[in-house]
Amino acid sequence: MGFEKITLEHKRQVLEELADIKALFASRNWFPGTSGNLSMRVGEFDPEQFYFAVTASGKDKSLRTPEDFLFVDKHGKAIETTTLKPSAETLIHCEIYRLTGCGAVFHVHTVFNNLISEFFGAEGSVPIQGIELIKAFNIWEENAEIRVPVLPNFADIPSIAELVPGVLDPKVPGILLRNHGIYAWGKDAFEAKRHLEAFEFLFEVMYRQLLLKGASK
Ligand SMILES: CSCCC(=O)C(=O)COP(=O)(O)O
Ligand SMILES: [Zn+2]
Repeated sequence: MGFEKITLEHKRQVLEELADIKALFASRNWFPGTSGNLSMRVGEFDPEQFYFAVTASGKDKSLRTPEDFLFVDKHGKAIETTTLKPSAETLIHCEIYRLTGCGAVFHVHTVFNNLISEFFGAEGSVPIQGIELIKAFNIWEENAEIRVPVLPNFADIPSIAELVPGVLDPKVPGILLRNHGIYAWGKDAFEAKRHLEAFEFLFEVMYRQLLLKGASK
């Protein structure tokens, strides 16, 4: 479906939902120093042609303004005339939509995702096992283990984006960038938020477990 066929009402709903999520995450200090970016697909997913709303680059994400988002195509190019620049990391969003057909992608920088990504960075993934909140990823088996991929934090975003297909695990809706932050996604904004919250909880548990294990009894 072409972008012009998508109803204005649907586009407005998407922008409103994104703005609400942005405000909520900002209240949790998940966008320090203008970091982070959010996106949500508009219209149906078609690998040949899809569109999404994405945060404009470099904005203070704790503010709500008429210039917070723009619509882009599957290449991350603005689909309407605008002075706004899409997030510098839009290509990573494009790649996640292309590979998963998901409905929303959220990227945040937090202390816990930075610490854990560095601690396990050389291994290339973060092993997480036996913690109840793994069920937030719809993984219900007992003592389940997941591995959250960690990619190098190249300054060149296309070089990061081209590594995404090689590490994306369909069971694990997230990828860490080392010493940078996490991308989490879901079939819609509700699911992407649940996944992101679960990742952040799991990283905090892991961080505290590592400290406890290092402590003497
Ligand atoms: C000051 S944060 C550095 C860039 C970054 O990692 C980020 O998430 C924000 O970039 P954007 O272009 O989306 O504002
Ligand atoms: Zn970032």
